[in-house]
Amino acid sequence: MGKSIIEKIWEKHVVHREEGKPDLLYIDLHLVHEVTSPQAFSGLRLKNRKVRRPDKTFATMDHNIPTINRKVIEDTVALNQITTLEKNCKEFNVTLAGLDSPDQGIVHVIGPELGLTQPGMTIVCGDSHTSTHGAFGALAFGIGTSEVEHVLATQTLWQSKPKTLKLEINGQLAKGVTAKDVILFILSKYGIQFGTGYVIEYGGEVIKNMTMEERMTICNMSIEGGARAGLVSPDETTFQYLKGRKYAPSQVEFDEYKDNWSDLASDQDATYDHVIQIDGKDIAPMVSWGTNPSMTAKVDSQIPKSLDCKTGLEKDSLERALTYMGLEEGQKIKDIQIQHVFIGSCTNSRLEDLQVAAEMVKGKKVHPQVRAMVVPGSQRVKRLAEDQGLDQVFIEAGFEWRESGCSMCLSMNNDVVPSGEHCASTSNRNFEGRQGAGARTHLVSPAMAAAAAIYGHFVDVRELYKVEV
Ligand SMILES: CC(C)[C@H](C(=O)O)[C@@H](O)C(=O)O
Ligand code: SF4
Repeated sequence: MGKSIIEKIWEKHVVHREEGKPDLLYIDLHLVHEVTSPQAFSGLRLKNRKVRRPDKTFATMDHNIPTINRKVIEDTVALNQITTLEKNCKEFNVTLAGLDSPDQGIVHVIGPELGLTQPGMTIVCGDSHTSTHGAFGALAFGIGTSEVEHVLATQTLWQSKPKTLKLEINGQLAKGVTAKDVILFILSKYGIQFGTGYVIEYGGEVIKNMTMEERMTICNMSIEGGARAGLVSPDETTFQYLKGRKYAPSQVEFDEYKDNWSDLASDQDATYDHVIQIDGKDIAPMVSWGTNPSMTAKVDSQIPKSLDCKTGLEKDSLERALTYMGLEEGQKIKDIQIQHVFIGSCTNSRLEDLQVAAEMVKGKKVHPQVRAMVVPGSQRVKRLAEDQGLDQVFIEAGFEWRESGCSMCLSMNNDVVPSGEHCASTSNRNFEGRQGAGARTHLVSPAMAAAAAIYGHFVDVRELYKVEV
């Protein structure tokens, strides 16, 4: 019987197995950032232990760094976490892409672009959106700080074998419907718990035709569906992306690696614990209107009404979300006014995202009531975008062009949405207070965010593509 990529990677990495206990897995790559690593390093120090494999550990700083002037870090907690990471990396001999490094960026953006992320690997990081790396056919998941310490010390991790879920998206997407809309559509239809206990393998024609950047956007938000991880079997698109990257196998070895990676792809007759099928033509540009990512609707529809709720619980959470968001039931999505636009985060801050957004705003002006910013995912993305003149397109339209980091995705620095104001955001989380106390987040694609910046409210980008762009 055939095997899925999830089972194949798992079996190759088990170093210890005992009946009734989780498996002990070998970890190929451990990514580290400033927020979830300080206690882990302190733990090592206390126990007088070393980092077992510094060569398989890679650190960056992204969560709380400033995006305007990187030399001035006013927040004392942020400054402390940043200097602590620098100190820890030096002491434990871990490579760090720090604030002055051309490789710095959001941890889930730089792993792939540096070629650290490779098919067949087990990848962990003290960060929930580690699932992003699954786009390469890696088993990649977030871990807690005590597990970070365990991996630093042993290069292994205790893990229970997950169930497998195949999520197939067949057919085609309309122009203007993007990877972000696919995952938001899935969350709106199946909720924030459908993936609990599973690793999701995404497949089908739509995924096959996607670029690596688009696949990363989908895998990134597997977590929002409750899944442990999400991945895509590697193919020619994966190999082409990796070729020539800084830490990818050299040209000489590449073909050999490629053969091994190809063998990892799920077998045709692989079986899964659960299968979901979706048709690409059912997906539209999506906008989240509530306080979790499943509270999302098609741009040409309305916010649900309490009358349509199936349970009392559903009705209560609708009412609570609408009170927080300052919206009305039955209100048209296109009538939601916005005051902020954030294009960034590990979901949508890569070069293609910026290209799509720039195409949308070129020659236009940001609406006078809107403050809009673009925060590239990494210094590399920033440089490449600047080489193409995208920074100028954004600046001329009235956007702010920033340094790379997590920024307004979680507002751990000064990039905050004021209370009561609405933000069209390309990030992945919209819970109460995520972008600042009282901030009202709407999760959307880069194209939708860019269009909202111009119009001051949500618009259906499919119509814009037909007539304007
Ligand atoms: C700070 C970190 C622990 C957190 C996470 O794990 O997700 C952050 O990246 C986030 O997106 O909220
Ligand atoms: S960009 Fe946002 S979701 Fe991604 S790692 Fe940073 S804070 Fe977390």
